[in-house]
Amino acid sequence: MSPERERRPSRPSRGRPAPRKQGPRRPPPYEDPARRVAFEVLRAVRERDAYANLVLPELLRERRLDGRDAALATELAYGTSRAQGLLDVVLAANSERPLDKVDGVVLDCLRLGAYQLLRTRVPEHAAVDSMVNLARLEGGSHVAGFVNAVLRKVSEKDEAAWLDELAPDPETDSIGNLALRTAHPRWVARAFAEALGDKGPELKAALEADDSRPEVHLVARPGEISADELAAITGGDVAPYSPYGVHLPAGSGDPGNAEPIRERLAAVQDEGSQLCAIALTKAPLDGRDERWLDLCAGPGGKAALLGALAKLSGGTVDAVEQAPHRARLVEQATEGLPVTVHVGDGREPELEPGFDRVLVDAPCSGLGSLRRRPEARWRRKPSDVADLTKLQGQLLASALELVRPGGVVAYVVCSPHLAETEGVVGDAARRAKAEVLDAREFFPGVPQLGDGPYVQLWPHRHGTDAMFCALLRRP
Ligand SMILES: C[S@@+](CC[C@H](N)C(=O)[O-])C[C@H]1O[C@@H](n2cnc3c(N)ncnc32)[C@H](O)[C@@H]1O
Repeated sequence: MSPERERRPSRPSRGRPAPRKQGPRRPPPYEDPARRVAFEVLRAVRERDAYANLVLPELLRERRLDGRDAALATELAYGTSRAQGLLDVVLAANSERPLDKVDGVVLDCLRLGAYQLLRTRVPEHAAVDSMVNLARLEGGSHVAGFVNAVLRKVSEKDEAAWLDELAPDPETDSIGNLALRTAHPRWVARAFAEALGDKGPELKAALEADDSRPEVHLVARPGEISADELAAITGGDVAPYSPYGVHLPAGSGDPGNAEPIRERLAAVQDEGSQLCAIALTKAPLDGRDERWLDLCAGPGGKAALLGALAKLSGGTVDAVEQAPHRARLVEQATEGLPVTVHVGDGREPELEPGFDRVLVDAPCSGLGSLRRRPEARWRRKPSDVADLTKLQGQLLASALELVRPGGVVAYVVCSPHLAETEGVVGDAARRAKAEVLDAREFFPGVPQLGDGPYVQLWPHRHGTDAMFCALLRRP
């Protein structure tokens, strides 16, 4: 169990106000760099829609935090972002002011404090006092009193007791109950339930796995370094399914510092992503097999894996990416490989058709990688899915025109949402009269793949992101 998910034993209910110190007192200067960094991450996410996993490493570098301070800042920033909806329910039950009337900076302090109280072993006085001090510095003494009062009330019970009191009745609303207990929006929990066909134990397992800190996965670039060598150098374990994968334990620090990554012999890539790219290369083809296309390539993880495999077999990869800055990332990721990067729209990429294999790793809701993007679950909206499915369908239709007759298209999304997965593929396959292959055959050794023909990976079953992969052959 990661420290972040360790629960403290129940506190006895005290129901008394915070003890007041005697005499005049001046706020001490705020000398808590880890909490300061966590607070700034939350503020950047809230105020400018920043990504926690991009802001945090920058701040850690800038403030020169490492070791225990960096670990605490990471746990508080990511854990609080991930649990935001759950924390807000508990805070709302203990605040006389509705949360939407609370100033954003004060709300960040409340959330950080509630996270420490409910989901870490940070002692109560440290959790409350640190946030009261921070609130005083950021908002003045009147808000410090408010933060103190709310957090003292929150501290009267532990997470389990608050959930028993506040979560919907599991008998009448099992999805709502599980959603709150695992800090997921209800619509995301419902999407998982629909994809799993289960509202009970398996949904619970899926949501719990999605509410924990994931292991970092690395990919060993084929032809440059083996997974065994990479595991030995990084201290990780060879992955169970991908022949190129290595797993690092959760909290192993910044993998970017590992030498094989600095030397571009390896990269960070979820094992599920590796398996989907590999599956595209394994589906059998009659005739030529040397021109591959990645239609949505940025930032280049799968393009680099496909490029390394193409180099070994004497093929080439064209990689299309609409966003110029992401196309530059693809160029960097594929340097030295037989990959040509094009900035363009995958729906009309102006490339000579007739590719042997095409990957459509379509832009998606990302509901399958919520573990790795702490704030994403609270930012995404159900309406995003409708906009995305239209684009996904158009990109898949384009791929089916760009591939040669007999060639194979892999449609991949990092989401289990049925509209983005089976819905998009069913429609596109029907329109193009494409043959749907049984993708399970090309995920050898991977258990629990259901009835096919599609593959849906899951964190609780496979330890990967919830990647979806369909393989289609053009007639
Ligand atoms: C899921 S990501 C691809 C991840 C990538 N395959 C990897 O493994 O690193 C989807 C990408 O598609 C790009 N994109 C969005 N709309 C596009 C379009 N119409 N044509 C091409 N690329 C597009 C996005 O900018 C984003 O970089």
